[in-house]
Formats: sequence, C-alpha cells, structure tokens
Amino acid sequence: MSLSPFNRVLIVGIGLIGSSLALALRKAGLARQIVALDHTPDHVAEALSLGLVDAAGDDPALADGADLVILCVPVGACGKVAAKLAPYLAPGVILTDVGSVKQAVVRDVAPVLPEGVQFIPGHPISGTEYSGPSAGFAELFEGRHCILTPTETADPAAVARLQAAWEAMGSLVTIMSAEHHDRVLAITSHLPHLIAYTIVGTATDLEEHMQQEVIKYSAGGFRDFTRIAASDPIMWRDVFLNNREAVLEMLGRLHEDLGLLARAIRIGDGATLEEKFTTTRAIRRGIIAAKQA
Ligand SMILES: NC(=O)c1ccc[n+]([C@@H]2O[C@H](COP(=O)([O-])OP(=O)(O)OC[C@H]3O[C@@H](n4cnc5c(N)ncnc54)[C@H](O)[C@@H]3O)[C@@H](O)[C@H]2O)c1
Ligand SMILES: O=C(O)C(=O)C[C@]1(C(=O)O)C=C[C@@H](O)C=C1
Repeated sequence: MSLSPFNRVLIVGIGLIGSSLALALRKAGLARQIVALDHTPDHVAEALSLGLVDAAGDDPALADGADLVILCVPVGACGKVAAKLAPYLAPGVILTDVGSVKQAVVRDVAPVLPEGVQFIPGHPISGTEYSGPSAGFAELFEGRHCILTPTETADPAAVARLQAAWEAMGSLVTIMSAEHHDRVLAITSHLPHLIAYTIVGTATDLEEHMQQEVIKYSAGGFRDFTRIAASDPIMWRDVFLNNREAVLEMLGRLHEDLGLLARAIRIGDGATLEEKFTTTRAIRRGIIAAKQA
C-alpha cells in the first residue's frame, strides 16, 4: 500500500530499539516529526545530542498530537507508561509496542487505553546485546521478521498502515495471535537466553583457577553464549516474569531432552548421540539455506 508519513511519532523509551526505530523511520521517510519520552535523563540528553529526535523529555504530554505511539520500554513497564499517556491519546491514534512478550503487554495496556485508540501490539525479531540510545542503527530491522498480534477488534486499516510502515523499514511482517507468539518465542528466543545466562553463570561459579581458564579459552562456543548473556538484565527479567507459563513449559521439555542425552552418555549410547547431533546439524543448515534463498 502507498504510505503517507505519520505527522508526529512518539517513541517511549529511546534505548536500542527506540533509537533504531527513530533512525529507520526517518530513513524511510515515515515521520514528519519524531519525539521521545524516556525516564532516564542521560538517555534524553543523548537522544537530543545524537539528533535522533526533534524533542525529548519525561513529560507524557509529549503524546499530544501524536498519530503513532510506539512503546519501546521493558515489557513490565508498558502498562504503567500507557496509563500515563492515556489522557493525551486522541481517538484514531495507533499505539503499538515492540515488547518481546505479547499476552502480558495486551493484559496490561489494553484496559488503560481510552476508546478509539488503535492498539496493535508488535515485536521486531531483531536486536543485539547492547542497550541505550547510542546502540541504535537504522538497518536493525532490514530483512528481519516483525510479528504483529492485533485483536479481532483492531481496525484493519490501522493494522495495514502499521504493517506497511514496518515493511518500509525492511521487515517481513507476520500476523499471529499473542498466545501463539509467546509459545514460539519462548523456545526460539527466551529459552536460549535463559540457557546462556545459566551456562555463563555456572562457568564463572567454578573454582578460582578454573575461572581463569574459562576466560583464557573462551574463543569458541562459550564466547557465543557470553554475547547473549550480556543482554540487558532488566529487559530479560521482565521477559521471564511475563512469559512464565510458556517458558516453564519449554524448560520442562528441555529438561526431559537433557535427561535423555545424559543417559545416552552414561550408558555409552553413541548411536543416540550421533542421531541427535545429525538432526540438529540439518536444522542449522536449513536455517542458513532459508536465509540465503
Ligand atoms: N534488545 C533486543 O534485542 C530487543 C529486540 C526486540 C524487542 N525488544 C524489546 O524492546 C523493548 C526495549 O528494549 P531495548 O533493548 O531497546 O532496551 P533499552 O534498555 O536499550 O531501552 C529501554 C529504554 O526505556 C527507558 N525506560 C524504561 N522504563 C521506562 C519508563 N517506565 N518510562 C520511560 N522510559 C523508560 C530506558 O531509560 C531506556 O532508555 C523491550 O520491551 C524488549 O523486550 C528488545
Ligand atoms: O540478536 C540478539 O542479540 C537477540 O537476542 C535478538 C532477539 C532474539 O532472541 O532473537 C532478542 C530478543 C528479542 O525480543 C528479539 C530478538
């Protein structure tokens, strides 16, 4: 669809994702004016000095006149932030978010919004282990998936406009239910982060001389885990607290599978190990092939 720019976009939380959105929206010509609300004074100052936005502060009145509002705060903060903005949201405004969990955001945000606000939850499946306004870059969403989870009551025209905006920033948009999103992301994103946090924690909890060796030899697999385990602690605290059920379900399955592998190692069942590792190698190669296609 042809897309007219938004008049005033409010980005709430000008960290990694918020600043990347400010840059990507500008690059794609999607906003006449971009303003940011953030409760960290240093981030407000940084966003202004980097020229990411036209105005910034910690005043919910920044939402006045906005036709697109994007919540880019940790998922546990979305409800409180939406409640503060509510008095300034005009009917017809599109309010979306980028949170890594969707059902909890819908639960917390939907009830506090005034009638007429078009609430369309979203989640770009792209990020890094860095945080804050200086971590953002305009290309973050290019060639990456973005999931939207509108409810049945959402205005199809508003959903189409938001979808077109993400596509103009280079994303591949999929629409699904919030519940399905949370189960899929529990296994593809949340569990891998939990494993990374655990393995890095376990390794650094070893005896002193072993810790030195962990640092010295962390060139291969372990190093990849340390990158993921460097991700923002508040963001990930909120992800796990707000996608409890799905994460615990996937963790249960992981425990079962680990148990089977532990048994195969204990009884010297090489065939089981080889079969498992052959299957997972094929999965990795399939992912790479799909990316290149
Ligand atoms: N980092 C990723 O890889 C990634 C990817 C996709 C989606 N997300 C989601 O994007 C959201 C933001 O993540 P990020 O990586 O940009 O985090 P970030 O820490 O880089 O930025 C968050 C910003 O929100 C501000 N903030 C926090 N609470 C606030 C509040 N109550 N009021 C006003 N400002 C507040 C912080 O000061 C900070 O500037 C999260 O919901 C996260 O789940 C993150
Ligand atoms: O690339 C990374 O560093 C990420 O962890 C990005 C990642 C992911 O798990 O894929 C992390 C959280 C988001 O909600 C979406 C994307």
